[in-house]
Amino acid sequence: MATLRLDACSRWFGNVVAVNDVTMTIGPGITGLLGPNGAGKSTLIHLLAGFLPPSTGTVTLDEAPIWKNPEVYRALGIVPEREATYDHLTGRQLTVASAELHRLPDPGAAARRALAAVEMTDAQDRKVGEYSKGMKQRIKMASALVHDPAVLLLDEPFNGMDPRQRLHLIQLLRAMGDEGRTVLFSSHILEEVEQLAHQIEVVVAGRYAASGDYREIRRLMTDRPHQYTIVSSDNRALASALVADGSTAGVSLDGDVLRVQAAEFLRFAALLPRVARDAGVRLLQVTPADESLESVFSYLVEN
Ligand SMILES: Nc1ncnc2c1ncn2[C@@H]1O[C@H](COP(=O)(O)OP(=O)(O)OP(=O)(O)O)[C@@H](O)[C@H]1O
Repeated sequence: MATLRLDACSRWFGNVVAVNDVTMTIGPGITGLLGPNGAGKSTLIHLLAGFLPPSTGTVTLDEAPIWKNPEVYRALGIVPEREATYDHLTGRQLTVASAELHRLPDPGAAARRALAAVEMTDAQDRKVGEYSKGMKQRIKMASALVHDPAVLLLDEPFNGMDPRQRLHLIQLLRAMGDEGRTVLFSSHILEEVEQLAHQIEVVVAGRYAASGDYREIRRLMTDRPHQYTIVSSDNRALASALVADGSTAGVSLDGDVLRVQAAEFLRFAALLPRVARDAGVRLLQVTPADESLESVFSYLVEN
């Protein structure tokens, strides 16, 4: 089992503190590293990849320090954020070169396996410079997977991808997670993390902010009113009934929808159908407006 761990880890560049006293554990399966731009995600990935030493604290894989530890590097596959630069090589040449760097006994066979895993066999003889963004991402992944690492680290892998490419990458990463690899990917796009990762680690301004299942994190925030968007047969009547009932912290009409702030999540869920029935209003749609990472995120950033 491959478990990554940062322990009281900080990293600064001059007087910029990119990572500030972060402790986190990342085990097998898919984990999303979420944070706004400049939060320190790339620096965290570089620390875990062994590209950088921590200024203080420790970074380990299964308790072995990662920095300057070639034994550990063998277990790591890294998909960096920047685009592949060896545009004049073919996808296969690039993947074979990666296998050779790892001193694998049969670089050709290892490259074939990795190219098949990312479904790039058909395009392997084209030049990397001619690939689409999605293909470049996959060829970087083939290079990262060539030595069959237990850990895969990906820095903003979905950047610049169209929805089809994104879906393909999601499927690939799911397969990697199902195989029992420890997959960590960074993103500032909430949907991606929400779709792919059961486990999230949130960083804000270099600091650890939260971790866990995003819905659990949302539930922990019971002190914050939950918002709903409601469509009903008569929004105006429903708004008056809700205000009269006193079960909400705020009600507003917004075009065709009614926005409601419920003071208490469970109580409101139980009360709404009754209030609507008593007012003779039919509920057509009730959507929690903020049961998403977006709200977790803005909550964490605002506080
Ligand atoms: N090599 C470096 N030298 C100086 N400052 C750096 C260096 N690398 C990162 N930083 C700074 O550290 C902070 C965190 O940067 P980092 O790239 O880790 O964040 P990020 O969350 O990956 O952001 P983004 O999503 O924009 O890439 C930023 O203020 C950045 O300017």
